[in-house]
Amino acid sequence: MATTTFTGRSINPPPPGALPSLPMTPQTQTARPDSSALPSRPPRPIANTKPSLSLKQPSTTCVRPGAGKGPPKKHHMPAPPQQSKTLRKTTSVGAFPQPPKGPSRTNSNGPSPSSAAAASVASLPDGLPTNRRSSSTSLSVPNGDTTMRTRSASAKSRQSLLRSPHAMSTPETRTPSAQGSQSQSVDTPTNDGSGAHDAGQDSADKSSSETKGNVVVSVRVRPQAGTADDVNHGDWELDGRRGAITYSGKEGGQFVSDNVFTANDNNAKVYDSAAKRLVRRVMEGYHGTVFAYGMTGTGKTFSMQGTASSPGVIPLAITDIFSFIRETPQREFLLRVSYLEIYNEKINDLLSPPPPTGPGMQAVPQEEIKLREDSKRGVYATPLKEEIVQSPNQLLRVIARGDNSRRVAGTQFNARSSRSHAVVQIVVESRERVPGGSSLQENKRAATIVPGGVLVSTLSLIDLAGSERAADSKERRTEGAHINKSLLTLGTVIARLSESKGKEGAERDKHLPYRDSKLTRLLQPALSGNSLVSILCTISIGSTGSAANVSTHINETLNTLKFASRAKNSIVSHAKKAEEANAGGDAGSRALLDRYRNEIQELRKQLEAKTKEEASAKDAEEEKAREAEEKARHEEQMLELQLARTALKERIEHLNRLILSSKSFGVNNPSRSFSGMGSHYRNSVVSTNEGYAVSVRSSRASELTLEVPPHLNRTSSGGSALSLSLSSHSNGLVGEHGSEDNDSLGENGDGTASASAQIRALHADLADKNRYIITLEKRLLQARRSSQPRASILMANGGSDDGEGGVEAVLKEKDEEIAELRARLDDKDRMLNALRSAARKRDIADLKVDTSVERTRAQARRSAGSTSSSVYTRPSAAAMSPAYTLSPGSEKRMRNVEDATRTLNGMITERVEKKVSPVDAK
Ligand SMILES: Nc1ncnc2c1ncn2[C@@H]1O[C@H](COP(=O)(O)OP(=O)(O)OP(=O)(O)O)[C@@H](O)[C@H]1O
Repeated sequence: MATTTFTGRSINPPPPGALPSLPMTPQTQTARPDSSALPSRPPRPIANTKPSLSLKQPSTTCVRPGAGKGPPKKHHMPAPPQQSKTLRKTTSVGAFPQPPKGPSRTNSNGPSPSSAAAASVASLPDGLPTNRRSSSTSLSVPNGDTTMRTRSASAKSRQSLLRSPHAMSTPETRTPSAQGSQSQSVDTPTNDGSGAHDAGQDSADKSSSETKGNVVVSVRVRPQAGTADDVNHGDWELDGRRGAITYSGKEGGQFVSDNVFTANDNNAKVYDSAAKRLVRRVMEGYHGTVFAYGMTGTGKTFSMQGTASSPGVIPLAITDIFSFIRETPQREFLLRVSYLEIYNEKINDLLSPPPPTGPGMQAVPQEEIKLREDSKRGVYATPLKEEIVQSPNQLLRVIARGDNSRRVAGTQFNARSSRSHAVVQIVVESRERVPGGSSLQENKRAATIVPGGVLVSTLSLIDLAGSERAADSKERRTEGAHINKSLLTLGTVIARLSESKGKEGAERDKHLPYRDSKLTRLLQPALSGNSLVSILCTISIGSTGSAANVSTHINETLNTLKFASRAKNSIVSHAKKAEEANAGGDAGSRALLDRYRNEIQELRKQLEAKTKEEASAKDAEEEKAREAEEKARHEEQMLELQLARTALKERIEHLNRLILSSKSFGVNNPSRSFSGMGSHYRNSVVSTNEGYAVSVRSSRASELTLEVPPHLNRTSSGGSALSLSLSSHSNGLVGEHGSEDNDSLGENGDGTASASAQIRALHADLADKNRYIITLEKRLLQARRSSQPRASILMANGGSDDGEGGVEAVLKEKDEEIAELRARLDDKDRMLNALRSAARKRDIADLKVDTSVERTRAQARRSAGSTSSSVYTRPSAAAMSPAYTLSPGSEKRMRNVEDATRTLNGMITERVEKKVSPVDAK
């Protein structure tokens, strides 16, 4: 059999519509329970309007049901044109669940029987289901006076198929419900094993069931206050089991739909039977639209929103959406929601209402929300706020927020009548976590997700405003006019859909007045076949008041039932999985899932780069810290060196003083030798027993002056004094064979230096030595400084960067420095030797002085009266030798000098080695 497909809008999302607010209890009903989870409406004033109930029908003729009532009468609803043989063959029967027959069906809450299945109850209005006459799937149409409907053999076989136990599943179990029994009738089989199609179903079945179950029409009867028995209300008879409503009054007939919910059926039952399957299909990638249609006060909002104790279609769908996500770990989902209303033919964003204006406050003009259409998105409202939601509660809160902004007002029939059509749109994006991945473990391990393959489907949940004929207030009348106009257009579209069955896509849409109202424009994708559709028609079959009111009420109810029948017979759905065509991972993809994935990857890259930057900054910091530590250590060592240098210097000074004092033979008479010296020198000079004072100048070309002790001068005849001057050479040392009588007469011209000259000489000598020491220390420090950084660099580089050449260069340099330092030490040694030699020479000179004094004394004795005393006794050679001539005291002094020199040498050598050794070690 052929099916009519609509190719023009295959990927379009379903249309938006107007959404519900919580229904208010009518004046005679108990108050609607408030719900924390559900939105609450602000109180509305009850308008003093007179009821006007008739729902204008767009059609002008209809076939009056004739079951048991004789031949159907021609009514004013238009009879759809005769269908071509290929048109809508698969629509009606597939869409209407087949009623199970026989005793096995025990649960009245089970799936509603199909009007097509039950030939005996097929009392459809004339002119509505003409298409059903064709082939096995069509509903039979009342035919003339006697034949109400016909059924082909294939319809019988399908009926028997639908009588399976699966089809009998009850909605109360909240498992596959009445719709679940039709699961195989969804047009497009799923290819991912997500449950759309039973494997093993033969291709013939697939073909015949392509569009079955995509359109479900249900009728819900609102309970009447104070009426216990809702089954029999005067001329009305309800058969929930068969899904039949029979009116036996004027213009009566039997109306059969997929589901009939009586007053005993609660919202859960309604959801299970009318919407649950559709919601699950939306999660699998199909567009879905659920809308409630009916006269004012009949329970549209109650059915869509429900109450806290009896949640309606919207909260139950939300719960199901998240259950599905939980049950589908192999896919990842992203949900976003928008909420709009059409009020007086103007679209308002309920999630972004205009800021309140008050006295003195300037109204902020809001950008007008317009309807646009493109090939990818179909018809959509823009600009419209969309919120991403991650939990059922969050989604409910968002919707409750929108409900608070929705227009409601009191009417005679409903204290909280919805004055606008409200449309909740939940966009579901989903994608396989790991394409081809089979196990959950695998999925968990796989961190990367390839772009693309995103399914983007939309669930539209629409609470239409109720029709009303007249109102007292102008505002209500204006609202009513707009509401009625849009509902009239909807009815017209539904009626004409059947007329354009032979046409497809744009050609068909051309003949349909979708653009006559915003509501039909928004519903266009759903009505034209791109969406699964569930229509819940609400009626109230009890009425009170005047006869006119009762009559109007009945007319409205009949019109609603006719609308249900036409909708069921006219809408053909060829909904396909809506894969985002542009979901190739590019930034322009409409699928947020892709865009977010890209963003996540981009951010991950940035994060990695930042982490690297941080690591290198940390390394640099550590390097700095190491350097600072090194510097601190170096400073510490410098301080140590300084201290050591000071100690060394003091020691050297002390030893210098020691040397000077030990060689001063004339210090026995301190008053003579140091009379002119400062206290420092007086104190520091060590006096020997002999009390000689010696002034030594060891600088270049310095002069070493040995001053004859005063007591010698005193003893010498004629007060003559002996002054011995030793000249040193370029090395500043006193040569062993230096001239003894050169320039040695002294400043006083008597062979003795003046005290100030001695002091100057001492100062100069001391300064020379200090300079030498300082130079020596500087060299040591320089050697250390230059060696440390290089050594540390070598160490930091693990000695590998510069290779052995660098180390060798450093070692060579150090060797040179050591050699230089050793040379200097040798200089020092030589200097000390020279000093020692000078000291020896002084001793010799002292000895000579002693000898001449003796001679002088002997001459004096001879001249004093001895006989021919001209005999000169030459002192023996032994007596002239230094060993001989040095007194024991002199020897001791010499040893002291040598000891001091050794100590000094040892200290210097030790310091030098200490300073050199760390460098060597490095
Ligand atoms: N099946 C039901 N069971 C109990 N109460 C119901 C039922 N249907 C409707 N009601 C009550 O009837 C009143 C009107 O219902 P509701 O507001 O849902 O009507 P409506 O069709 O949305 O009206 P309108 O088109 O004016 O907005 C509410 O107080 C609601 O609680």
